[in-house]
Amino acid sequence: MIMSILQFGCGNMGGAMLKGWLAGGFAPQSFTIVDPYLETAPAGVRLLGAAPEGEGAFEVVLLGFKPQQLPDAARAIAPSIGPQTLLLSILAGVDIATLRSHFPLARAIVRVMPNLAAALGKSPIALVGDADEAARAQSDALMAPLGQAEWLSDEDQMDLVTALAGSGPAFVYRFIDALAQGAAELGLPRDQADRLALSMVEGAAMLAAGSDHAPAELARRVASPGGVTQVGIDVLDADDRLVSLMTDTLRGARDRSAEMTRQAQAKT
Ligand SMILES: NC(=O)C1=CN([C@@H]2O[C@H](COP(=O)(O)OP(=O)(O)OC[C@H]3O[C@@H](n4cnc5c(N)ncnc54)[C@H](OP(=O)(O)O)[C@@H]3O)[C@@H](O)[C@H]2O)C=CC1
Ligand SMILES: O=C(O)[C@@H]1CCC=N1
Repeated sequence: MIMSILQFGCGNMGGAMLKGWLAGGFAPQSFTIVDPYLETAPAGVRLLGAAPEGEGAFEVVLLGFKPQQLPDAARAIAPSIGPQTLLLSILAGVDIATLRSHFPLARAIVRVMPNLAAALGKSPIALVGDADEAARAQSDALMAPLGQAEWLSDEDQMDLVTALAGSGPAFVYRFIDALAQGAAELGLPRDQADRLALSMVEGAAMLAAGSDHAPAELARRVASPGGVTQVGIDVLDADDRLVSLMTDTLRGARDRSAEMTRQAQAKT
């Protein structure tokens, strides 16, 4: 699949996607990266400090900078977007109507919500778009090397999905850190607690990903009746503590995404 892909912003998330695409066999020559911060790009990838001029529209344009940078960036990006362009946006809290108002010519606009595991081809990827069948198929093909793509039936779900799939790694990292902090509090050397907590989560996630059983059932299988694990699970379950904490965490992040959406709408 040879395409001209123009990517604006190659920081944490854009960089992870580029890594995933190159690892997945996409030709480096397909990519033009625009990023004022980046000093080098992977071999074969064209790197520009500002939007290309006089090159016309690209087949695929990816917006990968911070949502707040859109109003200033839009004018320079617009000439690269034409009636043949599939516009992909990973900007959290910027809806399709807002993107359409900045880029009215785009053939199709698809919001993409990945996470940093795209670099390993292990990201959940939520998609929602103003896109016909062909644009959806093209988006699916582009996402295939990055992880598991799922189309949302309603754009309103994007705020919650951003919290779950996009922000989610941060919550898991905090969980790992909290486990290690707890173990250190109870007497283990901190560096050893860090190593054990991380390798435990890595193995548990791999087992769950390869299992036919749901995570709740897998937890039941670890807990021997009258044994050690059940006492810990009872602490997590008391007053629905863990579920309440996760629900509040997602609610807060979801509501911030919705607030950012309103702020971006106000700046069109
Ligand atoms: N980080 C994550 O895990 C996830 C992030 N996202 C989304 O990804 C986007 C990027 O986030 P993240 O990678 O963390 O941010 P970063 O700040 O790491 O990367 C953004 C990059 O874009 C550059 N940039 C700024 N303005 C422009 C421009 N006009 N044209 C081209 N490049 C530009 C920035 O340069 P400079 O530093 O000079 O401004 C920076 O290098 C956000 O919209 C976020 O909502 C989505 C899912 C997960
Ligand atoms: O924190 C953020 O706004 C972005 C969206 C998901 C992950 N990072």
